[in-house]
Amino acid sequence: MSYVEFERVSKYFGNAGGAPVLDALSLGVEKGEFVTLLGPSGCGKSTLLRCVAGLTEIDEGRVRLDGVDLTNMAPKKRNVGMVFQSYALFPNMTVYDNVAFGLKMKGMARAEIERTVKRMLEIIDMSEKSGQYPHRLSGGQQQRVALARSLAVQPKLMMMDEPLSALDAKIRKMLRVEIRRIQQELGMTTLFVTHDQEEALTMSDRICIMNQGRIEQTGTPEEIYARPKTAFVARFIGNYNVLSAEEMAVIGRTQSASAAGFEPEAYAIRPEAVRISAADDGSGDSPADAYSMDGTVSDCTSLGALLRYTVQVGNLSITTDELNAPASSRHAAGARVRLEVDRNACVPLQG
Ligand SMILES: Nc1ncnc2c1ncn2[C@@H]1O[C@H](COP(=O)(O)OP(=O)(O)OP(=O)(O)O)[C@@H](O)[C@H]1O
Repeated sequence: MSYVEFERVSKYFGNAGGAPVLDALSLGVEKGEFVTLLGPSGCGKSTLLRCVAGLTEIDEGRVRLDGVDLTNMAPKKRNVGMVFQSYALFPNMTVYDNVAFGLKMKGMARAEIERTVKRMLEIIDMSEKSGQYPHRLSGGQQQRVALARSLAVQPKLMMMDEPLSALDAKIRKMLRVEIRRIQQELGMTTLFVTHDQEEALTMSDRICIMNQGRIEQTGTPEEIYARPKTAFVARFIGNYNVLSAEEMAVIGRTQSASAAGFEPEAYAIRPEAVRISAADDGSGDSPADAYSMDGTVSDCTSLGALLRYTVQVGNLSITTDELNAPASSRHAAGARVRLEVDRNACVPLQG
């Protein structure tokens, strides 16, 4: 049994017979693991965390933590910590008192509180701000204090609901690294919610892609990124081109050649796996292990380090990325181009 165990958890809000917000969701999280729930707005990520914390009751199924059934336990007794998007610090308390708050509530001896708070402030690198009030701190600093306050009581499970969303991009990236460092240093089992794929890919041991109250795929960041199983995951996790089996026929793939062990409903092709060249550059035939197709550039956008082309191939619209190049060597809108993609770069999808 896993350290955290979701067993067919369902939640229905409001109208009976309506679609469940959590739909018989099962998931195991191991001790010390950093697991991210990633999915579009409204797919049930926050609801799942709230069910663990006891802020929302579940309708069916069970949640266990370290072998203990939390399902009907009072929220206070669950021994879980939670950090939200809004920092929710006590405005009339100093940083020190904010972090000490939960320890005082637990009745911890004063000397031990001091020791613990000091250590927490060191961990979040805020020792010198101990006497400050929250309004004197930046958003990133406030969020670090919120994290320290939750960690201080040593919860068995740490849950974070979009903790970085309210911060600007630079601070967000710094805090990603910091949260991951602290989590690893303390071996803290963590459930993290985000709808930002980059955040999920850079921070997690494992990512669960959620869709309409279910988990569509779980895997390491590498697995999710390189081997999406469904069209939903392929579209959500990157800018994959998703081509149906019929569309693959247009670019030359025959139906019989499936090596996936199942007959794929569609294929995912990463934009950087598609090579683009001028249609008439005379470079000859494509290699046998690649598909090739001719098309017309409909758009070329600079993404900084990358150029993103949209190319029309018949009715298909294919996206390709290549390293940015001087304007003179770009393929302009309207240009005829040849696209090439290696066969093994076409990831078969189950649905
Ligand atoms: N208390 C509630 N009463 C009724 N419906 C609710 C309640 N809480 C959440 N919902 C609905 O449940 C669905 C899932 O909400 P939830 O907040 O879990 O999604 P989310 O994946 O965290 O989305 P976001 O990324 O936007 O926060 C939404 O359709 C939401 O409107």
